[in-house]
Amino acid sequence: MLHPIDLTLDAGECVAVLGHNGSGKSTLLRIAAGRDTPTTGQVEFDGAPMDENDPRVRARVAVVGDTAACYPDLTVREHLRLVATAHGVADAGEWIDHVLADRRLDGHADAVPSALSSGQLQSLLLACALVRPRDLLLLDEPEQRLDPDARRRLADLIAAETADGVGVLLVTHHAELARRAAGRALVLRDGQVVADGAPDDVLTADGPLGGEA
Ligand SMILES: Nc1ncnc2c1ncn2[C@@H]1O[C@H](COP(=O)(O)OP(=O)(O)OP(=O)(O)O)[C@@H](O)[C@H]1O
Repeated sequence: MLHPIDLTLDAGECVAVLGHNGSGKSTLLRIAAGRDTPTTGQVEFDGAPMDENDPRVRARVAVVGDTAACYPDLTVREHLRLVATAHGVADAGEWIDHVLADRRLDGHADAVPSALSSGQLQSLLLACALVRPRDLLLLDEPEQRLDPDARRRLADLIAAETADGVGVLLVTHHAELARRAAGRALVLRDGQVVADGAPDDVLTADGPLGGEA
């Protein structure tokens, strides 16, 4: 259960949400995405209620969830082409090449998901969000299964997103990623915000995450 949370995410801002297993991070992200309905209160996107089925929301909000959802018989490049085409991106070929290289997937462009490592699969999920237009990016533990280099590039990616004016809600277990990528960090415990502030102030050794921060 989540207690009431009042959170505004501005364009170009990254807010990180941290907390122990079961503290409510993914629940918050699903509610923010319009995927789950809160029992009280509401979520608005650009002044209107958030609804994941709303075409305006689908066109402008990219979600990278915590479960891999892929087509087993489509290659990496075909996934990206499919997403770009569905979102009306014309002549996406060069951009897809760029995203493939950026996520270190260029050597696996013709591989199907079952031939990827778990980290490469996670990179594919991220890549799918990058080949489509977006004003809001919702990330649920995007660092999962990524090696340290890929995690650093994830932080760079989020910085590039915010520099482009994209709002990013980042659910993460990785305090260093939050420090590098986010301007604000919330810590949840039992569905309640127990800390909220600049990552360097919140994610300290004597903060709510203790030695994990
Ligand atoms: N589909 C569901 N139905 C009922 N309860 C759920 C469901 N999903 C999560 N919960 C419960 O809601 C609480 C918050 O879960 P949530 O997945 O948001 O935590 P989390 O902070 O994202 O955890 P983790 O770090 O393990 O991913 C937990 O007590 C969990 O058992």
